[in-house]
Amino acid sequence: MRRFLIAGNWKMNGGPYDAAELLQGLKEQKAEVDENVDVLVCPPFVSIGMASEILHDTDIQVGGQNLHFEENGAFTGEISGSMLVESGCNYVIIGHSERRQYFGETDETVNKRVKKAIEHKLAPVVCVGESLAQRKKDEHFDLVKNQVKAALFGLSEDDAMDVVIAYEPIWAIGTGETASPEQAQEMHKHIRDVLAELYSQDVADGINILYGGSMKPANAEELLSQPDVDGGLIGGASLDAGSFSEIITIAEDLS
Ligand SMILES: O=C[C@H](O)COP(=O)(O)O
Repeated sequence: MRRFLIAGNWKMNGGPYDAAELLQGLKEQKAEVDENVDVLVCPPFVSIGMASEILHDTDIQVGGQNLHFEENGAFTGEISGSMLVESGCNYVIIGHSERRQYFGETDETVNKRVKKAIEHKLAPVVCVGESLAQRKKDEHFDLVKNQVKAALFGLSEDDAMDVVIAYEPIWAIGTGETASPEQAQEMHKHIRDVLAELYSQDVADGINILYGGSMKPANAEELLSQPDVDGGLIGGASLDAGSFSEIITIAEDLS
């Protein structure tokens, strides 16, 4: 029996009004989800409260798209772990390639945020992945290995069990281009091997490794059928209640 996590990353889309409409649609289609599939939506910060309220009587969980590694203080524009918890989150995305690319996120700050998330019992969804140039230079396996090791640096085996890894080939994000199922499987297996080397095979087997990069209803089945693909981190298709529900149903059928 497989266990999947289907996570929607709304990115900078969906203020409270649009979020309410989208979530009502999702709730109508998928308020109840099979027990072997976890479902998560990560709206922008301003819509998290609304999402928690609308989804409180469903099987759909809520997460943040980032958190700061300090507890509180003079950090204009930042959000803390306790604020996310208070708003109803139990997951948080960390180190998305867009944060690394546009907002100066580094392996070191990713690691600090991961530790802070765990302190707050928020499951960190740690994003890793290579650019097209890095893949063409055949650097992708080493790069992803280093990103995983740096993100989990200093984490105990127990803490590592709460982590989710999302492999996002940057060249497949929002481009409509998708890694082939074979490319996804190859990298997911590599990540699992890195986790086994860092901890143990049991820990590695217990960590969900999600694929992110233009996952949609048309390609979800072949991606989720790969033995080491344990779910999806879905951008564009999570903004449509019908498409996101379809992907959840595909995961339910495969679980
Ligand atoms: O966080 C989600 C990923 O960046 C994938 O986004 P996408 O499904 O729009 O390609």
